[in-house]
Amino acid sequence: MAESTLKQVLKQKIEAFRPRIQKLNKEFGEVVIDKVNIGQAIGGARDVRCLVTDISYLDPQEGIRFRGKTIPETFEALKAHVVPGGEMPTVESFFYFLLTGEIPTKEQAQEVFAEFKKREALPQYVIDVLRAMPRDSHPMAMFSAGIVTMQRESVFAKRYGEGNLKKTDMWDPMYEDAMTLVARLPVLAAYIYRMKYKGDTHIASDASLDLGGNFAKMIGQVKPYDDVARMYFILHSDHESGNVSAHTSHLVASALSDAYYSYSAGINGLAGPLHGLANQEVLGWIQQTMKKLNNQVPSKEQLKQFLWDTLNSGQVIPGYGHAVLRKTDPRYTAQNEFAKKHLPNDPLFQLVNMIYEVAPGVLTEHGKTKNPWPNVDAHSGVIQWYYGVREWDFYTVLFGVGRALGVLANLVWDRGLGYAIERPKSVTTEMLEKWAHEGGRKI
Ligand SMILES: CC(=O)SCCNC(=O)CCNC(=O)[C@H](O)C(C)(C)COP(=O)(O)OP(=O)(O)OC[C@H]1O[C@@H](n2cnc3c(N)ncnc32)[C@H](O)[C@@H]1OP(=O)(O)O
Ligand SMILES: O=C([O-])CC(=O)C(=O)O
Repeated sequence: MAESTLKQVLKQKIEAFRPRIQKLNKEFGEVVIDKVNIGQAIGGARDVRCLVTDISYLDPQEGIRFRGKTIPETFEALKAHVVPGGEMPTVESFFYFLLTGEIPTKEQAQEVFAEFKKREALPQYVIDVLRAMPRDSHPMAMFSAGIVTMQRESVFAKRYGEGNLKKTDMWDPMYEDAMTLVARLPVLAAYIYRMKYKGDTHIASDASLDLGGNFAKMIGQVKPYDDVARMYFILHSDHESGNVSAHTSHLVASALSDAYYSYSAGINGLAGPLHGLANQEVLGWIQQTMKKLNNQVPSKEQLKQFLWDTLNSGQVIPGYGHAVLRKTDPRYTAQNEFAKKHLPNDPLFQLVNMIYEVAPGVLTEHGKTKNPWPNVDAHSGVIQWYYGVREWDFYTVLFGVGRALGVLANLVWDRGLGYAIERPKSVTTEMLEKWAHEGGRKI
């Protein structure tokens, strides 16, 4: 197979970057960059600096930067890749940017488009597996199963099994698997959507459409939903390495499991209500709130009461709080700006804005959460609902199509830079008690 420009660029970049990691590891491996306390060992390793990625970085105040660019800067930099008549750049151009850190030319983005088209067909055996699952299976279970079912096609697993794959060459078959997975995920997601919710009628992939536009068409949507899909996939792509879906995928891949095993595992983590599933939970919570008022938008006072009722029953307010962020998530803001333009009078959108006015105060008064501001999940469902994608248990699958871009770009680089198998050390409670008593572990 002739090598694509993306692959050549990536090869040069990985080879040029590798010595930096080798030097750091060899010459500065003992340099201390963090310390770990008992609270962190018990509390989910919060803030422990022990993962490395150059694809995105999350600042607690500012939010995410992709390859050093904020969300508005990313959209601005990819302006030349906006689809005619739309507002959002193609996912193809963004994926090139995530993988290489460079803004692609029109030709380079076109090449990614062509690569995806070559690889996107969903094998019949995947469809057979999906159809054999109980139809009321959660779409995330179907999505995860669909991904792991394709493992038999892994180029990485095949090349590794041949017994002569050098460590420095491992990124190459990982790249092949990543490209195939990214290309197929929208088709897999659309198949699940139409099978579960649209009477099992399906819409064929359109060879002329980019990934976002094609996904919109395959689920039965029209413009401007194609831009919603592009925006959604780009915004959800990456959130540095420590979040559950990215970290799980990285961890599994660190055992040299291939991209299919690794991303299927990541999807299982994304399906948790404290992570990606929160966007489904937000819509559920909003609908429940409206139902109590015979579908009327609540007043601020009523909303405040509903928020307290939720907290007092021991539940979290979905879409609010974050493990790292300490301000409003810029992914929330980006979606809010889109909604202001396209659905300013939508009652649910107005309710989301009202929650934004009320919830931070309630959460602050409640006094537990370190961050009373909204995250990405507080907004995404409302836009989907407005455009008619109302099956909210599907929303996390959309997240999963987007998250693949960041996770798989990371896995290619993980292999390129030869990151080790991940294996932190555990201790016993008795040890913690001893060290607590002694004022720390003697090192
Ligand atoms: C794409 C994403 O994954 S974004 C996150 C999506 N998840 C949600 O929106 C679910 C709601 N939010 C949460 O549950 C949390 O804020 C998380 C899981 C996102 C982060 O968790 P943490 O880093 O542990 O948050 P934090 O340190 O602020 O938690 C301290 C306390 O505040 C509580 N808290 C945090 N956020 C909320 C919230 N939205 N509603 C109520 N209580 C909250 C925690 O449950 C915890 O309580 P505890 O001491 O009784 O266990
Ligand atoms: O960063 C996190 O922990 C959760 C999150 O917002 C994401 O993964 O997008």
